Amino acid sequence: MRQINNFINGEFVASGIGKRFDKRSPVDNQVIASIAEAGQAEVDQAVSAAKHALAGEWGQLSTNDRVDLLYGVADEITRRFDDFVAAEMADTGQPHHVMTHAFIPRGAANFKVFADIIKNVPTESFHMDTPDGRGALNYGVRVPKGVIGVVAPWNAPFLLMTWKVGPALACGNTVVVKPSEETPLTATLLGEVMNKVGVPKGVYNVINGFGPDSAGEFLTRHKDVDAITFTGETRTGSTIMKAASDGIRDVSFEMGGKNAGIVFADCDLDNAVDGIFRSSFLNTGQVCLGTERVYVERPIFDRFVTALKEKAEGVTFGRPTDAGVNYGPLISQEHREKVLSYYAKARADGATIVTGGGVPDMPADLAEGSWVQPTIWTDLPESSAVIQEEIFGPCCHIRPFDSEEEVIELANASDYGLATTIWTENLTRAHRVAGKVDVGITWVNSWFLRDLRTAFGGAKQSGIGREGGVHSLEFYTEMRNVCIKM
Ligand SMILES: NC(=O)c1ccc[n+]([C@@H]2O[C@H](COP(=O)([O-])OP(=O)(O)OC[C@H]3O[C@@H](n4cnc5c(N)ncnc54)[C@H](O)[C@@H]3O)[C@@H](O)[C@H]2O)c1
Ligand SMILES: O=C/C=C/C=C(\O)C(=O)O
Repeated sequence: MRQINNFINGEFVASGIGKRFDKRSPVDNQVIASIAEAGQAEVDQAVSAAKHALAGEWGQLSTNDRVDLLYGVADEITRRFDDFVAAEMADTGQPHHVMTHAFIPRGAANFKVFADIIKNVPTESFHMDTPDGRGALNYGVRVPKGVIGVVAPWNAPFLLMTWKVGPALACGNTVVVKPSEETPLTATLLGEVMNKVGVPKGVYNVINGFGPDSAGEFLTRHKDVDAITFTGETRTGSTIMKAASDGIRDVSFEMGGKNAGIVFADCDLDNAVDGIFRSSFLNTGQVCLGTERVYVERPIFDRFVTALKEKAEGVTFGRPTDAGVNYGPLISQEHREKVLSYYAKARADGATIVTGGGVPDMPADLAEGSWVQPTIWTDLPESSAVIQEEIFGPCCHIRPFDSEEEVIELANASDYGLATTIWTENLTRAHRVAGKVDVGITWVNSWFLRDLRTAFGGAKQSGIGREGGVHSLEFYTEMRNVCIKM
């Protein structure tokens, strides 16, 4: 049984409150690790270590030396690639291919891309005229914000945690990371990497535990945390925002979505079906950018539904490393109950169940896992909770539409505004529609194609702020101005 401890000031630390919690495999619900729960004392120690590191060696490093260390972290992650793949498969139960091709490679990338940006990004300078004719020079200086609280989710734990830690460290901050209680393993492994590479103690810290009245809340309420970056459910973001306001801390929130896929009749149908299949069922539908609402132009509606049904029914369930497995379980029994409750709501609201809607028959050794069938519905009213609320599972509803104006209205009728995909061979129309959908990210004839230099974040209830490229610097640094009279 793996014993997972907190990582504070370069040391693995047990729970000061003597509490540990079990990590269960999503595949068969067996306990695979025992996790030390950080109490207030451990959170205080972690924040204090992060604060002292700022004043110590880390804070004195030149940008180039800091960047060299981050490149070292990326290289060590790559060297231990298989360890990170194994840890994340144990945590999430997701297939090997999903780890090796979608999620784990982003760990090293999230450090490299921001190491490169911080080395090359300009600041600003202005010359101003003055009445005496001698003028003045203004110049901007970026400085680290300080101790960053990182609160991460369970659906792509390593990708999403390093998506925050990479830029935070590149900008000279220190971090205290609170991974999800569901997926603690890769954040702990990264602690080993930090020590191996020689990142000064206290720069990277990990506290394990839960949200309310546990490590998450202790971190987001801590007076010495200078900013909070959070990825998770919208309602959790609302709670954290209240905590952050006690002490006035900046926040960056990447939250829920109820993303629309818009499929026009002139699309490349095979590409559109493949793209919607991936965006609805990758990671068992547990991707914030995924598609749970599909709108298909009427002339191809029946063909599209038939083709997506065939792909959904062709998945192979099983353990992450079993040959041919391309479909895993949900993260936990609790989340499975949530997803199944929406499967029941769909039936109650009169959905036509095109495929799925229940629990697959699994072999005895997997029967206790958090498995659900990939599911497709049609014929629901837009007012159904299935259409309005984030399910975060392997399911989507498909509805026909007859005009561009109609589908834009349908797509925008959501409290969320994270992502949209548009499938059409008419790029003039793609540009036009992309300009009218109220989301942070729109993909055309593609999905989850990520250039890490671009602005990433959600509108409406899907987020606050943008990260990615220089946008991350706006959150992870303070820009100061110096004015020199000539
Ligand atoms: N927009 C994005 O980029 C993005 C990316 C991934 C996931 N998500 C969203 O995340 C959600 C799934 O992740 P989840 O179930 O882990 O989300 P969650 O909100 O339940 O938990 C996220 C993290 O917040 C912590 N937390 C919970 N309550 C807290 C509190 N009161 N104070 C401090 N910390 C607290 C949890 O322990 C966990 O570490 C989905 O809604 C998904 O859409 C969004
Ligand atoms: O589940 C949501 C995945 C979000 C992905 C990113 O934040 C990213 O690609 O940077």
